[in-house]
Amino acid sequence: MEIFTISPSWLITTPLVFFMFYMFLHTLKSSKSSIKAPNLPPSPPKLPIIGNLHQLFGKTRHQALWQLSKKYGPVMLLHIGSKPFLIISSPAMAKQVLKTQDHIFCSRPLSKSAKRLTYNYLDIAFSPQSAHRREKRKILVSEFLSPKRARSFNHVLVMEIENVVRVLSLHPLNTHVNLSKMLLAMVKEVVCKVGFGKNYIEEPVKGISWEEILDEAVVMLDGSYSDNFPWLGRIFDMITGWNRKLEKCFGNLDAYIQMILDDHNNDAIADISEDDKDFVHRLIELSSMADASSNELTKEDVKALIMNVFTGGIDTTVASLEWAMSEIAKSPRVMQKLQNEIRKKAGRIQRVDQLDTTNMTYLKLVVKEAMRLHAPAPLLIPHESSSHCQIYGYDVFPGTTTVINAWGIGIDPNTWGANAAEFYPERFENVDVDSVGGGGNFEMLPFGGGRRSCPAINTAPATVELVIANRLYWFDWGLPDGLKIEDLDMEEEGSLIIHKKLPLCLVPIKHNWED
Ligand code: HEM
Repeated sequence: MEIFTISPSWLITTPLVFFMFYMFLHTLKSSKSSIKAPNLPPSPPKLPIIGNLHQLFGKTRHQALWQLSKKYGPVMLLHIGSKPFLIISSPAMAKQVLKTQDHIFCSRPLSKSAKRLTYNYLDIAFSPQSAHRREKRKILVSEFLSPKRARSFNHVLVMEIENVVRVLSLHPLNTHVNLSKMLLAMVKEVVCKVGFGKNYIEEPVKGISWEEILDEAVVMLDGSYSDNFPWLGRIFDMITGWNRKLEKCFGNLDAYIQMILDDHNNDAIADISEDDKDFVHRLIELSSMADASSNELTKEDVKALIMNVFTGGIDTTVASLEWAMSEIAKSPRVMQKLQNEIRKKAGRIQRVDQLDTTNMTYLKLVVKEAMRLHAPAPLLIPHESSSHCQIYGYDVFPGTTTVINAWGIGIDPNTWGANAAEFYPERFENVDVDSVGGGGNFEMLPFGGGRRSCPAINTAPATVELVIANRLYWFDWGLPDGLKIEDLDMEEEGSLIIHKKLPLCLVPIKHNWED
């Protein structure tokens, strides 16, 4: 048998097979090139396993991200472990995320701590977007941030300011006070009294103070290793005791909130007049209105809403006040001009409740300017994309954690000019200040923007203004002995909310009207 003879049929079929194989490869290649590779945003080089994590060490996160954005642009893609993070660092790009495509970016990323501390995503701030969440946001606005509640808020605030003015008036001459501590105590007192009827701060639960519980909860809400590193992170969380810490933190927070609820459940709510009902009374009332609809408020919903008032309302307001007073103390020119306005417009008054800040325009500029330079939540609360979209021509895929660098946007010389880093309230002089940073404007975003913007956006600035006006009406403020203005420390500390690292200590000098 002639094995190696070539038959005529082979002569025909072999080139045919080669031709078909060539055509197959060609089709494969051209169909591959027709599936366009995604156009991803620029990314700094990353390391195996940790991704870009190492580039965030050393500075606060908002500062590190701002530095990176100078090199990689206003839309940047980072990876922390396996998780993609879209970093937004310009007003135009923030507008894309918070307005133009807000419907895509209005969710929040899931995290182990948010799940636990919000009673399985039942709160407003840290839970993904849902119809039920939106209903609860409406309840917070109508029951805690309404004009009616604002009046009672104002009433309690004025009483607390009066207390502080009395304490400061008796303060030994030429000695400083820890203003940061005083502001924190005052804001807590007011929020507790308005929200929960009395100050629960002094009542430790399981031997732990409310302050410790809250501080721990805010740190925990920042996330855990396993949020970004599914396998290694889980082991790390176990070894470092993070899981146990979270359970303990939740147990303490829940016990605290339960104590508030128990107190209120003992009240005969039906017998309390509408004006005397606090926020928790109203939540209990709403939850008892048995409703077959899905918008029914469960006991867990009520607890999660109380948790939001604690975590959302106190630290942010204190940080705003602390930074504003620090900037004023650092600028004698601004302090003098502001005091002139407040004292001239208020005239001689005897009581704190007589101080009306409505027409104090420079005061508004000062508060705005302080919030521009010191957005209390410098990276807002992370958003998350729910579907594929494009930002600035770059592809963004669903499930991308989206971080808006509100701090960087607020200090950017491209927007604010060469003196962007300077505390200069006059920059807002010919601007409609109410619209700046008001959610529709993206050049400063202390309250975020879009559907997930802060619901206290219209009420919180008035609180800050009233407290500052009173501090400056009744007192002149000096620096502690030996401290020069340039030595006043402005270092930042914190995670979600940024405070002054060192407390603000100033010397109160009661204003003498006879001068
Ligand atoms: C000066 C004071 C305040 C500042 C600077 C501030 C700032 C912010 C910021 C930056 C956000 C995130 C926005 C975003 O992710 O786009 C936020 C959300 C929120 N804030 Fe405030 N806040 C303040 C006061 C308050 C107060 C008094 C409350 C009342 C309880 C409050 C409740 C909330 C809630 C519930 C959210 C979540 C909104 C949502 O996800 O739909 N905040 N706030």
